[in-house]
Amino acid sequence: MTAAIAVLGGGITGLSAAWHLARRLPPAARLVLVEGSPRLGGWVRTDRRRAGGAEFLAEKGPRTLRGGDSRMTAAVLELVDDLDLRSQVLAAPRLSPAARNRYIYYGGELNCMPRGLGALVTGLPPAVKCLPRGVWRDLTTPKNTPAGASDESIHSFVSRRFGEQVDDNLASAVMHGIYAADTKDLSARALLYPYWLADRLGSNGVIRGLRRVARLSRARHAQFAARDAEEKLALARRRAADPEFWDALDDASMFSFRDGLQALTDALGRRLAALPNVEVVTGQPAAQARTGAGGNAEIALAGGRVISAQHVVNTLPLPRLRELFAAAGPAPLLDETPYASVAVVNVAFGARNITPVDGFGFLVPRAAAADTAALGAVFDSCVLPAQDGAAAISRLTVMLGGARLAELAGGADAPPAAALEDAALESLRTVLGIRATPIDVDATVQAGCIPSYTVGYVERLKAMHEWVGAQLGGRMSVVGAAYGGPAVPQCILHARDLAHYHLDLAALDRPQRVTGLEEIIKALE
Ligand SMILES: C=Cc1c2[nH]c(c1C)Cc1[nH]c(c(CCC(=O)O)c1C)Cc1[nH]c(c(C)c1CCC(=O)O)Cc1[nH]c(c(C)c1C=C)C2
Repeated sequence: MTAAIAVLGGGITGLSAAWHLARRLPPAARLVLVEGSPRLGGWVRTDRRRAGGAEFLAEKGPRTLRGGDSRMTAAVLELVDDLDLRSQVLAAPRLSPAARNRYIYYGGELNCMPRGLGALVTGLPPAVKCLPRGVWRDLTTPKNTPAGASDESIHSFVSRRFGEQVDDNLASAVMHGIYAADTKDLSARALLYPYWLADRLGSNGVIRGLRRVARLSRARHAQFAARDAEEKLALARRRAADPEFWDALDDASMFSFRDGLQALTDALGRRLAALPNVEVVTGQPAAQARTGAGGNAEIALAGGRVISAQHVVNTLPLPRLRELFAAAGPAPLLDETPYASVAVVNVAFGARNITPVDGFGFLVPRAAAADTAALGAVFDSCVLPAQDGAAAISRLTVMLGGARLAELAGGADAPPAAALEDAALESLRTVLGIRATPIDVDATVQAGCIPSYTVGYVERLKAMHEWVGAQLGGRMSVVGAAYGGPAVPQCILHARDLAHYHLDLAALDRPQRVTGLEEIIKALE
């Protein structure tokens, strides 16, 4: 029997797309979700570990979700509410040390990022001293936008307008913490779009140009007024049902769950499997996608089963998507997007407050890359202490990546666990002065976990829109970390938007010709 929708990929994007689609499909319409591995959840993974008489969590991928009043956060909270997970949410309030204190390791010390202009009076830490100079430079340097180039690296953009030190000390650190990649490779147009545009539009630098960008963005946003109003009303209804929860979340800088972020993907998997119109297939990778008899899409699984569907929502990472369409023509985004690998080393100590400072963690900028192997570390116990329950422990996660990961691997596919653990402990010694012996150290290499939005990304995304539109007779959409942002809330929002606004679920008998990339591209043009 032909399914209405086949969702490919059982990570956070596929699960949330399936959830929103299944609940909006006409009653008799079936949805099949296909995950190649035996486990749902993708990069979201929370392990439970025992050591030193304590039991504790070890997050192996993303661990917190951003609070605030954005559409992204609203989409996540809507899901939390749908799944009855409200009572499991743990939040870090805006005034908590984790929300207020973020550090950059520079000049052999931890530099706390300033929280406002007051820092100009109290004194800026060494890493940040370049920032006021950078602002002055932008305000006084005549327009120097490269003629004819439709993109440039973040390193080139930041250095050109604010000075190289701002990139070496600050921008490179922030991008390490999000993309685990070098600003010399990453696209300014894709990742710093308002600033990139301000530089193009303004005649006198980025800062002056930002006012014009804000005006443009307000005008652009006006077209979504009806959608915004509808969403605000829906949120107000949810708030009325449990005001205490929503009020508490208003004050959250970030949040997760008592049992870690995997509580979200576990709940999605459970609830989807219980829906009468949904079939969840695990452990059977999709091997080929083609157009079948009657024009519907066909997905051939590695085990031999063929799934026929009126529409395919493809959430697979780009290299997997290419395997599925091995014979299809070139698509630069598919063929040229590198993926960053991150070694996640979870370390637990048998005492509370092991770090010399309270905060979210530290990031290592390019300027300090020679001093330690890590890209950064998160002070997990400080971010969400309630996740530790009564256990008198400190959990930290050290992240290693980029060239240093390759060096540690010494030519092998991945470095040995012992080398990663040693490098992580070295980093904790060097940066935080922690010499205590941990009760537990556990290293995991997340190979190819974050797509790199490299220079030229937007042009490749546009070409991808054409390519996707040409596959399966217009019966495929794509959504996920490679398009429009890799953050968990971005993936959830884009999956929800596809189900909610872009696909016409009552008319799946005809090709939808919706690639899922339309709104993302418009926002970058
Ligand atoms: C496995 C390591 C990851 C690194 N980056 C990401 C992962 C999964 C993805 C990522 N991290 C952040 C964002 C932005 C989130 C947002 O804006 O909503 C994304 C897409 C920010 C972030 N960075 C770190 C943490 C704990 C967070 C919060 C979100 C999350 O839990 O992932 C720390 C950190 N992440 C990485 C490194 C090297 C690092 C260093 C301390 C790589």
